[in-house]
Amino acid sequence: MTSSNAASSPDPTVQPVPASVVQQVDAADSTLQNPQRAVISLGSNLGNRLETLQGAIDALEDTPGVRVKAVSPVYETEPWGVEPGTQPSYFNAVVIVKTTLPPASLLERAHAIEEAFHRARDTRWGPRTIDVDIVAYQGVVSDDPALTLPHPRAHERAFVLVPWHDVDPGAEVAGHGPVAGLLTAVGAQGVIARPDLTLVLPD
Ligand SMILES: Nc1ncnc2c1ncn2[C@@H]1O[C@H](COP(=O)(O)OP(=O)(O)OP(=O)(O)O)[C@@H](O)[C@H]1O
Ligand SMILES: Nc1nc2c(c(=O)[nH]1)N=C(CO)CN2
Repeated sequence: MTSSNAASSPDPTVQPVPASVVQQVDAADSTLQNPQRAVISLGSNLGNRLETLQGAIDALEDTPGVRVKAVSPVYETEPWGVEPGTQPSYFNAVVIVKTTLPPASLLERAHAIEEAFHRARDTRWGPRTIDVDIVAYQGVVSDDPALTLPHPRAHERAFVLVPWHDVDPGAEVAGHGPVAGLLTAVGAQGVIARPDLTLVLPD
């Protein structure tokens, strides 16, 4: 797209397109042609945790403009950020997607999936049927509170780093360094592999 100038146009109904709009449209066009790689963390500690994680993966795959490329093993994890013994354990996993959706639309879809699984939002870090967090979106760095990228606490959460490292051992958290090194620093206590349980990459 190029900006047009009403003064030089023979048609007086043609309005000039502001440069900022041209930039946004160009950025959207380029994303449409180049799917971006995003890392999504899934967690569940209420209800049928495995079924819900698989349901969220299937819902991501059913999203126009999203393709699930990799699904990590399942881990049973101690609830992070709350008093020990106050919540059921979580099942956690990480998926890699390729997407033509911009970050804000991917977050909207994440929230829609949480709603579809009746996730309650009453308490910070409260128990939930499903949590869908955007851990990283390509190399985007943003401090927008509505969508902070990379996720502001991913680098200190073993329940994110362990499955992320499984699906992408060379991954880096922008501003924090390689996932492998972060994992060494944080440790994997409270993150137990569940090889008896598997999540399926949709066809
Ligand atoms: N990278 C991100 N992924 C998901 N939500 C984000 C992100 N950055 C900011 N948010 C915002 O955080 C808000 C709260 O998200 P949510 O309820 O999932 O938090 P939480 O899972 O309880 O805690 P945490 O953010 O520590 O994982 C969301 O409404 C969303 O706008
Ligand atoms: N083990 C574990 N703990 C958590 C999790 C989670 O997914 N797994 N999610 C939280 C809020 O996002 C808070 N604490």
